[in-house]
Amino acid sequence: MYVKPKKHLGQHFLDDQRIAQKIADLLTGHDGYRYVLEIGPGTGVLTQYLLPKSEYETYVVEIDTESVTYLKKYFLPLKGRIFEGDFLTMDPAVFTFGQEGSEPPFAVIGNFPYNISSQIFFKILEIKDRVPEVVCMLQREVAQRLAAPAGKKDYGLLSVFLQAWYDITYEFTVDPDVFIPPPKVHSGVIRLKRNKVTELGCDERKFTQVVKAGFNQRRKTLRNALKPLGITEAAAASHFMDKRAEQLSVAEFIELTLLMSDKSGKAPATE
Ligand SMILES: C[S@@+](CC[C@H](N)C(=O)[O-])C[C@H]1O[C@@H](n2cnc3c(N)ncnc32)[C@H](O)[C@@H]1O
Repeated sequence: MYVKPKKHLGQHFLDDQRIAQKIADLLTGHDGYRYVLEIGPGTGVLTQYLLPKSEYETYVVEIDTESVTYLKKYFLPLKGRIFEGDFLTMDPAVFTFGQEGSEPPFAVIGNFPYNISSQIFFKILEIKDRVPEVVCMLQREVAQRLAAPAGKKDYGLLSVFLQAWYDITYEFTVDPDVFIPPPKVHSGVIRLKRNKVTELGCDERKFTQVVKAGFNQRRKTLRNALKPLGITEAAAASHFMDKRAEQLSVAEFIELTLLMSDKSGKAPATE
């Protein structure tokens, strides 16, 4: 049986066993989880290295019916462990892993469909307290962006949102010619480990607004980019106003959010 790669599902099948094993081995497997969810297993090149691990039980979520048929035929240990459908629209409450009535933590792994990798991360952020670790391959530029520190030109909106909750490391680059069919771009593998932060220390909705507005007009100073939100006097008097969003670390965005939430309208005392 052969699964025909479908472009609209971002199907580029990895055809290098050594790289597949290297990606699978990046999961530490001992970080407070017993379950691993692979997003987009396709024909199971990563799955084959996950299933034998004793540290965790592997489940998969796959949208492509043809791949699901293939997995059911050739990966018998996956019986009862395949979520068929679109990860993006699935209610995370279905990920009970046989523990009905509970929502256990789980790690995420996958060679993500590149066209929806950002959406996958926004979805993971919704359940970040259940996901202590993520290992994934995605377009190299996106992988680099997510791991980029403040001040780098590829540091962006999703870098801030993810780095608020995860420590991110760029692991290695993968050439296009190890895929069938080869994608037009290089790929990058990253690992995310949940940090110890349980609360940002500022209003999270406001934080989201401030970061979004800042990066919406990333070439402008924050004084201009944040105008649509209404800049408080406290924020206006701060040193952040002459900076651009890409220059602010997560901690500085939190500080700025607190200033932008200041209802007193007074500028902070200066020395
Ligand atoms: C880049 S391929 C990787 C396949 C395989 N893991 C490999 O490395 O060869 C992406 C996989 O994600 C699946 N996929 C695409 N969109 C999806 C979605 N919304 N939910 C779940 N799986 C999806 C595709 O069908 C495909 O199998």
